[in-house]
Amino acid sequence: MKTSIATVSISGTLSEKLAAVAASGFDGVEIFENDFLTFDGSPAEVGRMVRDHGLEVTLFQPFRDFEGLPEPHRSRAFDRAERKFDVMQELGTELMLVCSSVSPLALGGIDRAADDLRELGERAARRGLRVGYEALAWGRHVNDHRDAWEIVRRADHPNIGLILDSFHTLSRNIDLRSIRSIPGDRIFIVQLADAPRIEMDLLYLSRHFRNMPGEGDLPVVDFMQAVAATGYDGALSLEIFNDQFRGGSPRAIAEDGHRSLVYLMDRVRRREPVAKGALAMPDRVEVLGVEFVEFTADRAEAETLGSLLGTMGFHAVASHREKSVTLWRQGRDHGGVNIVINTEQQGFAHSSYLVHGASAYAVGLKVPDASAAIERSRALGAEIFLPEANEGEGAMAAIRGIGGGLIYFLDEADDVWSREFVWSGATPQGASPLLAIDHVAQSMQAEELPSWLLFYTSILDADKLAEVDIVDPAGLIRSQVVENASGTLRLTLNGADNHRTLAGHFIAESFGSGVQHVAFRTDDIFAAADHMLRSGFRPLAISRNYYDDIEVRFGLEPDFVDRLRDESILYDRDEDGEYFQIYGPTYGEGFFFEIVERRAGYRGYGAANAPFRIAAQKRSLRPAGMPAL
Ligand SMILES: O=C(O)c1ccc(O)c(O)c1
Ligand SMILES: [Mg+2]
Repeated sequence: MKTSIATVSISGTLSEKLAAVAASGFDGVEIFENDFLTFDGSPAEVGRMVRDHGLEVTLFQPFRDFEGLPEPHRSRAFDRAERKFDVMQELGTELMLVCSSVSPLALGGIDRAADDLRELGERAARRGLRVGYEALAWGRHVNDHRDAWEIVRRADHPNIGLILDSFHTLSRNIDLRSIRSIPGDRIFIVQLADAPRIEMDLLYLSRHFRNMPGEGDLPVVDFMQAVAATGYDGALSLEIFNDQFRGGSPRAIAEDGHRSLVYLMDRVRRREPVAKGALAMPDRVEVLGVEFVEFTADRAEAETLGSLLGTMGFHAVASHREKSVTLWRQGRDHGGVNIVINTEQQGFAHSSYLVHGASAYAVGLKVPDASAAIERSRALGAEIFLPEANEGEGAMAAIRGIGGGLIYFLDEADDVWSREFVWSGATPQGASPLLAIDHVAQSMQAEELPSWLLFYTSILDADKLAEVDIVDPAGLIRSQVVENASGTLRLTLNGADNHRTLAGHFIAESFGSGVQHVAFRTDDIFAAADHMLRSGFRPLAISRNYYDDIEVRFGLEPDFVDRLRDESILYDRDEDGEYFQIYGPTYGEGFFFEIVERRAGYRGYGAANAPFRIAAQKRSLRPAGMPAL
């Protein structure tokens, strides 16, 4: 599989773009004409720059408003084409994209367009060049790849072929079976892009909101499966017009792009055996559970955190054999709830502390095969974090995740707690209110959201749900869930638009994205609340107005609502069941714990309650007399 990306997809100067594209593992670039026109150097210099980066020019594009013109416009269009052929020869590329005309002067007719392309093919052939024809979804006469293919077929010239672009085909819901019958060698290049499913003018959607395959809602895998069935084995080229990407980091966007192509072909390969050149890699990683969340803290903060954990039924049960690391646990010996506090003065945890302050910098996922998990992560371009040499046999490997934090993979069969920890001996007595880690919530800048969604869903066997907008008094939070079918992995990703929201404040004050809350699951919220209250837990106080509202909204019994109010429990319901939530006090710059109960298959996360809990948290974060965040 040859990978390519259009220069229009990323930000920066041409040389910054090329450096980012090359460093991210692409084989080639489409030179988008504007990137060349704005560059202060000759086409030959651009060609040399591309090749110096170890890349090839896969396509020169776009050439617009060519076909179907009456004279004298027709002759002028051919003159224009000849000038661009000069540029291409100097640049060192042999393929040009002609997109279907949007000109009001253009006349319709398949044969007229075919005749024009045949003549263009003749002229291209004289110079050893080729031309691909692409139907824009908003083309004046041609806006469907089936018509574009019919034109190419009738042009009947070896130097004229078809260009397919997933956006144009999928945004118009064109039947993908029509691709399977096209001979693969008549497709000159395939452009790939995804997009969100939003009702919008297609030109506007295409020019501003395209995103990487897997980041949007279009069935790009189905599209690519149909392409693979034709035997096509040319370049797969990303062409992503996206305002946020244009303002983003060239390297980060290019890396996401490369990951999206590798993952796309991994999915296609599993469905369509003829798919050529896809990288073989282990299956998406099945997550059996969140085995632990690890905090980094200094001694004093570790004490505060420990007391908070104590009020929720945790006990310090073990210490690491060599490091200043404590395991806090409740529940069964194997499969209880584990929180680790790391107060090492050196190593990664400490560096993380120096950057972010006290924070949940690592999450441990239990998986059937940790080395397969690392292998898949590596194939998808994740940064691998290998244990230091002195950590010995069996030390866990991790990958770098959001905000530079770690995601450890733990073999199902491995008991890290016996192997690496010294147990205090005294098994805590009494009931433990919490059963498991229900979900882990990570906050980030809104523009990072698509990138991390792709990261998680490509590596882990989990899928994203639809985006939910959560109203914070200071702005919008874009919230999106990544979860697996069995519910053993639930992540909520919250993208903040500005730093005055609770999530935005957290990111700004802790110098980067990270885990902002951890939710524990109980099977009896009222018993858990009583237990915790007796241990000194101080739940987040929720406004009385909220309880008046849910009483009528859900038709709840007044006695039941009184009980919820007395214990500061939030309530939600969906078609399946009920949900109960208690929030703890905020810690540090807005980190918090949550306790939830899911009754009868409730699958959500209480999004309807988020504005009330955010308002309450902001009240509690704000010292008396201080202005609102
Ligand atoms: O938006 C456009 O004009 C445009 C140009 C070239 C393409 O390949 C394309 O898909 C869109
Ligand atoms: Mg295109």
